[in-house]
Amino acid sequence: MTTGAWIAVAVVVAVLIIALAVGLVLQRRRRISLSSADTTAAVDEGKKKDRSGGYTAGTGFNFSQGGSTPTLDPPKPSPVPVERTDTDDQPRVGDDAAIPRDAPRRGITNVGLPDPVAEQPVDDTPVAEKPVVEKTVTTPDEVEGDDFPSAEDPAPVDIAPDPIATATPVIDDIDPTAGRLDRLRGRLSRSQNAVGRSLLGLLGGGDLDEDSWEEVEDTLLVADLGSATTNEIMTTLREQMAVRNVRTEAQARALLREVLIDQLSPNMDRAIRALPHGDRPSVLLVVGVNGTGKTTTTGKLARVLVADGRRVVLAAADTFRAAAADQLQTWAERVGAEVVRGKEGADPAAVAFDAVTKGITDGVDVVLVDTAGRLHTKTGLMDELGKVKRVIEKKAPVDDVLLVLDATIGQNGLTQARVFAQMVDITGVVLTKLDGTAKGGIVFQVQRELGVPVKLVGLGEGADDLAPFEPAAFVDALLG
Ligand SMILES: Nc1nc2c(ncn2[C@@H]2O[C@H](COP(=O)(O)OP(=O)(O)OP(=O)(O)O)[C@@H](O)[C@H]2O)c(=O)[nH]1
Repeated sequence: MTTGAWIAVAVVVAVLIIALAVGLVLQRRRRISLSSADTTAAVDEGKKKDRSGGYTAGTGFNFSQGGSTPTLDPPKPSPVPVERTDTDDQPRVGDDAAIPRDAPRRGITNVGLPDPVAEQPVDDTPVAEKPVVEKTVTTPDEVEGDDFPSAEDPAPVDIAPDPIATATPVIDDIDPTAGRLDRLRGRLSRSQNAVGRSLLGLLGGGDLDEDSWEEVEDTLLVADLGSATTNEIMTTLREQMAVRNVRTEAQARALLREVLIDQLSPNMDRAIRALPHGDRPSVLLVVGVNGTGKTTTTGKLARVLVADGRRVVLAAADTFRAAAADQLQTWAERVGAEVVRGKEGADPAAVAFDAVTKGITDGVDVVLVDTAGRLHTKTGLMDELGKVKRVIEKKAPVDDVLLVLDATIGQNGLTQARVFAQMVDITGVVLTKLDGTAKGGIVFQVQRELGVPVKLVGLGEGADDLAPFEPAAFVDALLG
């Protein structure tokens, strides 16, 4: 070889070495290495604070008076359309839920009753046959159009004697809300913790390369956070890890916690607008597809309110199934609330109207209206709900419209939420069955899409398995 050829070879080799070195430097820069430098500190912190991963809301239920302007964070824009991943074989609004509602149901048999007092005769009368709470409600014809009684008209309801005053009720002991929240510890963690642990494992597991970031993204998507929320979380995490020079597992954990809490808009007003007004009760409408847990949530909420010293009337405006009204009546009897119900197939708007009328006449604090999730005609449901709300408002404004969503159906809950939000102004969301799914990420999507806060979460079938939603506590439970 000539000298020139040797020089050419030397130059090529030199260039290759330089390129390799630059490549290595760039790769190292993109990779974030985490150390366990402050593990001891994290452990010390863990000793001070319970890290069992349980959902422990720091406060009890927060009630407010309706009518005030809620201080909501502005809904976050949704730059990327929310992706539907389960469009097949899922129930839609008006359809049956996953478990057909007419299938034999367990109801609320898990709610223990106190032993009957020996000297009192046990009342074996089936709930539906008890005369004391059966109401004669306004006929459906009266509700239609302008014939519906206005606020000035005499109340159309045949007010039965107050069952609480005339009968010896068998009322469950209602535990204080603080104790209840303690008992819910760990419920959420059983289903959700895997997601949080997996995220922390990825973020705190040493070198964070592109593959790790992809896994973080996949984990968020699988947990049903949706593509828009996931994208934002990913961008913020990557940026902030670099900006804050995150180098330890504890720092990564703290950043992840902060980003997740921020995505849950912690400043939204989550108070249940159940405080009475001077001359009338507060009115809450509970809506949602059948099987999501509306009746159960109404009963659980009634328990909390009664425990808070409130007088409560429940309106069984789910007249599609007689069993639904029976279920609500059972709840009412156990918690010490009153119930207004109509005959099967009665006009739900009439039942709701009569309940609010009774609530005003009797001077109660709260009227909770449980609505149907299904009607005889599928297309009629939304119209019917709108009508229920309009008719109630001939007597009193509706303070809170709580949309009950079943967390286990994931993305489809979002579709339901959109449809309901178009028909009635949803002011809060109750996410039920969070004890049975790892897909709690739907919390993020619902708030983002509707701009409406998740106010309550259902964490079991028991009477006390309802908790106020608190972003920080939720994220702590998620991260374990
Ligand atoms: N695991 C669990 N089950 C729940 C929760 N909330 C409700 N359920 C159960 O879900 C089922 C349906 O609840 P319901 O309250 O009857 O639902 P609904 O929306 O009123 O149904 P319809 O009356 O048909 O419209 C019942 O078996 C409840 O016990 C929850 O938070 N966790």
